[in-house]
Amino acid sequence: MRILMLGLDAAGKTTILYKLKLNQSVTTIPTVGFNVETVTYKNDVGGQDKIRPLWRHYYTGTQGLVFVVDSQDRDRIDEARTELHKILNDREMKDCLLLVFANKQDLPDAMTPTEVTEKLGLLRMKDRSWYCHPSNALNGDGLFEGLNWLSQNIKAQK
Ligand SMILES: Nc1nc2c(ncn2[C@@H]2O[C@H](COP(=O)(O)OP(=O)(O)OP(=O)(O)O)[C@@H](O)[C@H]2O)c(=O)[nH]1
Ligand SMILES: [Mg+2]
Repeated sequence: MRILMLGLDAAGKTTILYKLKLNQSVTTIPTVGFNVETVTYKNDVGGQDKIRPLWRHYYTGTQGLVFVVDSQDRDRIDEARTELHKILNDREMKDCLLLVFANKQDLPDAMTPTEVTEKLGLLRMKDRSWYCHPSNALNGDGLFEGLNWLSQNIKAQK
């Protein structure tokens, strides 16, 4: 199964990847392009605006999109919504499932998954299976539950 993980810069993608792979917390630096060290089927793609045009090169064959949101970053949630919808509007992404991690739940005043769901416009997506799950990439809370939803539903689609 092919899963692609995207999200704005500093959302927590690299941290999630390391947590899943090594079960350890790491000090990350912004990912430029993508990390050489990839997990079997997950790519680590950077989220800075200069890199975002490269995202579409990874779309082909994607069955599940993991979109990571910094739940404390209220200033950029609109930007996150715009980028998310841009991705999903691509023809190659027509049938893929969407898992949103409302990440950084440990931070004070983080948006709840319900708030993230509303602000990303997920409720208006009628033709797509989506699921928004809270996460804390630093200690791993929520990561497996979210990915479990994804793998179960990808299997069910076949
Ligand atoms: N408090 C808190 N900090 C987090 C969490 N997840 C990631 N961070 C921190 O957020 C910062 C950015 O995380 P990265 O994993 O580098 O973000 P990224 O999405 O890979 O960013 P780019 O590579 O620039 O696209 C780092 O300082 C992480 O330690 C979380 O759940 N809680
Ligand atoms: Mg990164």
